[in-house]
Amino acid sequence: MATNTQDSTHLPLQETIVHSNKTARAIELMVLSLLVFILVYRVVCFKDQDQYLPWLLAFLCESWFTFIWTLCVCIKWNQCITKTYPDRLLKRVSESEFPSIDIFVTTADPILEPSIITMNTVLSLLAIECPVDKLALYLSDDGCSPLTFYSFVETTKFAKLWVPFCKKYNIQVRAPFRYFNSQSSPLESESLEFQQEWKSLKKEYGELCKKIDLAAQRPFLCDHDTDFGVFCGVHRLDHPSIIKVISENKEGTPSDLPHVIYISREKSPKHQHHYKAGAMNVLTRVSGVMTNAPLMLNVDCDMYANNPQVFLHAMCMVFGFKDEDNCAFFPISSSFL
Ligand SMILES: O=c1ccn([C@@H]2O[C@H](COP(=O)(O)OP(=O)(O)O[C@H]3O[C@H](CO)[C@@H](O)[C@H](O)[C@H]3O)[C@@H](O)[C@H]2O)c(=O)[nH]1
Ligand SMILES: [Mn+2]
Repeated sequence: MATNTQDSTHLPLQETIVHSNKTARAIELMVLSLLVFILVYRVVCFKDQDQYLPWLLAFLCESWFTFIWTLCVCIKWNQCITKTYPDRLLKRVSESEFPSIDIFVTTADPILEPSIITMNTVLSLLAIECPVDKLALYLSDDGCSPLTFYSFVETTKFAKLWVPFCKKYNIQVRAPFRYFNSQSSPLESESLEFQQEWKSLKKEYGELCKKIDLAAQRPFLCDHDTDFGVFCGVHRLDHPSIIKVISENKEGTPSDLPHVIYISREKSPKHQHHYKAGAMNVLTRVSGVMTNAPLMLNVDCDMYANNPQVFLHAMCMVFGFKDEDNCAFFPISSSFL
């Protein structure tokens, strides 16, 4: 990646901060020496016992406990966190030099993995802080479900309102179900314009939820003349591949959405489909032909982004260190609530 300013090149993009835990380590060493002392005592006094069996059992239990306890101490021994600096990254790299990113969201069943959850993941990723012309979002549907396709089309329409709103008011949580849950009404201190847009967006999101709910309750009519024609009579485990471009940003207009693409890979009972790994293989192949971005981000359908700068943070982990060319896979930390 090329650099713009001299000074900023010297500042690291990420820093490992080590926690000093000397007291905790001293206590743990003390406990360990006591445990070892008990084990030595059990061995030395073994011959003096009238009843060998209880002594032997106690020795085995205490040995096992010491082993597990030592493993736990090893895990906690070195404690550190990695701090990332997106602002330094933005100073180093201009928007036009940003690498493009293909985002992969996988879903397998619109009932077990409710569509609205998957759609919130999609919305949070479409609204991410990153040059729009560098992004493409692929949804892999292993359920080959017209409901998922319908929800995705409707969500893309809603995203055309939601994404500009998030960017205009710098909203932090960009998954609407979380955003509207945490705030039941717009803040009174905000401008009138914000309050009006907030209310209208909340109403639109409610409509989207209603449409998806209603669609889930009734069977899809088979109509070959519509976009849903390809789903007529297909079985989720036996069908040809379906690829549909739902929204394309040909001009790379910053106010538009990234490319949005639906994929349901070909399946046949004769071949193993290899679950998520199989879906990822197809996603890399299809995206290789369509957008071929050097960076790929994979999220499960229920992993919405809770920080609009998540890509910038991730890039700080990927770039800016000596060995960057030899690294290919980075797990980004998840929080489970
Ligand atoms: O045939 C399948 C089965 C699953 N999935 C998707 O794979 C993801 C993960 O599947 P899930 O059943 O939710 O697994 P979890 O145990 O919740 O997920 C953890 O474990 C998985 C298997 O190790 C990893 O792939 C995930 O990233 C990790 O979060 C979901 O988005 C699914 O929709 C498919 O695309 N096709
Ligand atoms: Mn899961």
